[in-house]
Amino acid sequence: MKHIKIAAGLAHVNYGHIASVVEEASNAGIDYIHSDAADMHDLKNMQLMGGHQIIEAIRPITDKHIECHIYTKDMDRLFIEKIAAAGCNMLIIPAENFLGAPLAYIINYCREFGMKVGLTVGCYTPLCFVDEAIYDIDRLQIVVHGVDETDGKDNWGWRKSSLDMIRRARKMIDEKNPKCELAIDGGLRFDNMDPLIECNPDIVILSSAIFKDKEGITAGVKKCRAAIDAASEKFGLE
Ligand SMILES: O=C(CO)[C@H](O)[C@H](O)COP(=O)(O)O
Repeated sequence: MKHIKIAAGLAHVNYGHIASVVEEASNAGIDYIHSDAADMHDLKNMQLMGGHQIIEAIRPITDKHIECHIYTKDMDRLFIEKIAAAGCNMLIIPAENFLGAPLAYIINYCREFGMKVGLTVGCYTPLCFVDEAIYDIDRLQIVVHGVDETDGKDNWGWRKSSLDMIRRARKMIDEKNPKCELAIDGGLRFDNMDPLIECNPDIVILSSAIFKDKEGITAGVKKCRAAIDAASEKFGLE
C-alpha cells in the first residue's frame, strides 16, 4: 500500500499556541508541517500568516520537513534567504503569479539556499501554467478548493472539476519529472477525500481536519491517517 503523506497545514491553527499544536501534530503521525502565508492580495480572508518568524519559532519543536506555502504577488532573494535561514525545507509559490525569468531566479535562489521549491496551481488556475516549469520543481500542489457547492458562508469544499486536473497532473509528473511530489490542498476531511485519493496524490494537505477536530489534534490526525490508508488500499495504490 502506498503511504500518502500528510502535511499539517497551519492556516487554521491558534497562533497563540503554535509551539504546542505543532508538537502535538508532529507526535500524532503527520509527515510534514505546512506553514501557510499570504500578502494582502490573493487570500482576502487569511492574510499575513506564517512566514519566517513562525518557521523560526517552530523549527526547534519538530524534526519534520517544514514547508512554507506562500500566496504572494512578489518574492525577492532576501525573503528566500531569510526563510531558508529560519529552517524552511521547501518554498511553495503560486504558479499564476510567478512565470518566466522571475520564476527561474526564484528556483535558482532556492537551490542556492538549500531549499526545495514547489508551485501551486490555485483555485481555477489552469494546469498549463506549469507545463514548462514541471521539469525543475520538487512539488506540484493542486489547490482543490472551489465554490461549486458553496453555501455562501465561507465553508469551502473541494471542487469536483479538480478530479480531472489531478489525474492530468499525475500523468504530467509521471511522464516529465517523476521525482516531483503531487499534493492536494483545500477542503479535505477524513470523510470526503476518497475520490481524490483515487487519483493517486503523494501528499494530502489538511488544516481544519486536523486543527479543528472536535476531539483534538491527535484524534484529527489519526482519523485522517486511517481514512487515507484505507482509500490507498481500496484503490490499490502502490
Ligand atoms: O492554502 C490553503 C488552501 O488554499 C490552505 O492549505 C487551506 O486553507 C487548507 O485548509 P483546510 O484544510 O482547512 O481546507
